[in-house]
Amino acid sequence: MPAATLDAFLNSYLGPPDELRSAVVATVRQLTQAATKVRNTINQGVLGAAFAGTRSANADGDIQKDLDIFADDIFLDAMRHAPVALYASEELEQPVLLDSQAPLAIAIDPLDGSSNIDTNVSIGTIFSLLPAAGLPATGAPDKNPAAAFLQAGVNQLGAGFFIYGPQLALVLSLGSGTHVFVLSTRLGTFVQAYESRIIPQRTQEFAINAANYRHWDEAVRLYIDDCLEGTEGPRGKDFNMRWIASLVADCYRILMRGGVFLYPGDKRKGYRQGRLRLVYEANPIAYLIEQAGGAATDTITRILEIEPESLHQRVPVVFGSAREVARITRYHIEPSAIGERAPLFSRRGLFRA
Ligand SMILES: O=P(O)(O)OC[C@H]1O[C@](O)(COP(=O)(O)O)[C@@H](O)[C@@H]1O
Ligand SMILES: [Mg+2]
Ligand SMILES: [Mg+2]
Repeated sequence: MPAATLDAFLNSYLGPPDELRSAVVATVRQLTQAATKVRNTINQGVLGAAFAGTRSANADGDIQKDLDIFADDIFLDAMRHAPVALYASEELEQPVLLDSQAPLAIAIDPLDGSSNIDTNVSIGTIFSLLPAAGLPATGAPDKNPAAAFLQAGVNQLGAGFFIYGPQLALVLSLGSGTHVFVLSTRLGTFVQAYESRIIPQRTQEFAINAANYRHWDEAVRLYIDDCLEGTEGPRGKDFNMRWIASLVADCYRILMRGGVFLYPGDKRKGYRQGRLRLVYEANPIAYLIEQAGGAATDTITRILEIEPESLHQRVPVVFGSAREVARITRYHIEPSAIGERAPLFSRRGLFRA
C-alpha cells in the first residue's frame, strides 16, 4: 500500500512550472484545511456550534441546515486565500466573485447528505475545479458570474470530495486516476490510503431510493425488477442493495468495491430531472468515477458531455461499474434487446401486484 502524503502527491503532480497546475494545488491545499475545520465541528455533534438546526430554503428549494451554512462559510473563506476567481455553491443563488484575475472557478456542494446530519451517518463536501480563463465571466464577472460554470464537465481540471465518516478521507482526481487520502491524526496530514482506484466492470450491487418505485419511468422499474428477480430472473444472479442517501458515501463504496448508483428523474413534482445537481454534484462525481474506470450517464448521455444551462440545474444520474451503466442505458434506448422477455412492457414487476 502506498504511504505517500497528499503533499508528496501534489508536488509530483506539479511538474514543470504551470500557472493552472500550481493554482489547482494551492486550492486543494486550502480545501483540505477547510475540510478539517468542518470535520472538527461535525465531530462535536450536537455539542458543537453548528449542527442540524434548520434555516430557510436554498437556491434550489432545499431546506438549509445550520451545518450547510457553516460549511459554506468555511469553504468560501478558504477560497478567499486560494487562486480562485469565482466560488459557486449549492447554498448561494449566485457565484461570489473573489478575484477576477485568478485562474480557477470552483463549484461546491459544501455539505452533501444533509438529511443524514443528525443520524450520525457519513456526509461530505463535493468540489469541481474549472478553468476561469477565456470565459465570458472573466471579462465582466459581475454581469453574469454563473456563466463561468456553464461548461461541460470534461473541462474540469480536477474534482473530489471529502467524506466525514469513520475516517476523514479525500477522494481526488487531477486527471490521472482517482486517489484516496485519509487524514492521519498521528501525522497531522492526509496520507494516500490506496493505489489509484479501479472500479470492477461488472457488479451485483445497486443503490437507489426504492421508495420512489411507483414514480419511476418504466425502463428504471424494469431494470430494478430484473435485479430483484436474482438467479430466477433474466440476470441469472442475485443482487444486493445499498442506499445511504449521502452521495459521497454511496460513491465511496462504489470506488471501493464496485456497484451502480441511480438517481433517475421521476414523476414527482420537481423531480423530472432527478434530484442531484449537474455542476457541483454530478460532474465532479462523474469525473472521479471515469478516472477510476467506471462510467456516468444521465441514463443515456455521458454526464461529462452535458452543457449546463444553469448553475443549479438538476440531472438524472447513473454511475458506477461500466458494464452495468451501459446496460441501464440499453433499458432506456433499446429495451427489446434486454433479456428474453416479450412484449417487454407488459411484464409485471415484483413490486407490482
Ligand atoms: O433523500 P433522497 O431523495 O433519497 O436523496 C438522497 C440524495 O440527496 C442528497 O442528499 C442531495 O445532496 P444534498 O444533501 O447536498 O442536498 C445526496 O447526497 C443523496 O444521494
Ligand atoms: Mg449534495
Ligand atoms: Mg448540500
